[in-house]
Amino acid sequence: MDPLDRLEATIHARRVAADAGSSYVASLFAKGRAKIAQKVGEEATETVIAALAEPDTLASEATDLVFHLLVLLADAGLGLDDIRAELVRREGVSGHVEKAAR
Ligand SMILES: N=c1c2ncn([C@@H]3O[C@H](COP(=O)(O)OP(=O)(O)OP(=O)(O)O)[C@@H](O)[C@H]3O)c2ncn1[C@@H]1O[C@H](COP(=O)(O)O)[C@@H](O)[C@H]1O
Repeated sequence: MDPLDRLEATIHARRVAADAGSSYVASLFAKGRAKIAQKVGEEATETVIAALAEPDTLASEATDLVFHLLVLLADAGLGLDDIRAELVRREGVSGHVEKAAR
C-alpha cells in the first residue's frame, strides 16, 4: 500500500476510535473542524515560508501540510479518492482554457 493510503487508513481508524491523550490525530478530531482548518492554514504558511527562505525544509513542511489536509478531508467525510476523482476530471484541461471558459 502507498504511504499516503496507509496514512489515510490510520487517520480514519483514529477518527473511529482513539484516545486524544495518546493520539495526535484523535486530538485534532476532538478539537473540531475549525481547529483542524487552522492547522492547515498554519502549515500552508510554513510551507510558503520554507519555499521562499528555507528550501531544505520544504519537503518536510509540505508533508506537514498534506498530513493536516488529510485530517481535514477526513473530518468532512472526504479522502484521497475524492482528490483522485477531481484530478482525473481535470486531466488534460489547461488551467488557461478552464479559466477562459468561466
Ligand atoms: N504524519 C504524521 C504527522 N505529521 C506531523 N504530525 C504532527 O503534527 C504536529 C504539528 O506540529 P505543531 O507544532 O504545528 O502542532 P502542535 O504544537 O502540537 O499543535 P498546536 O497546539 O500548536 O496547534 C506535531 O505534533 C507532529 O508530530 C504528525 N502526526 C502523526 N502523523 C501520522 O499519523 C499517525 C497517527 O498519529 P497518532 O494519532 O498521534 O497516533 C502517525 O503514526 C503518523 O503516521
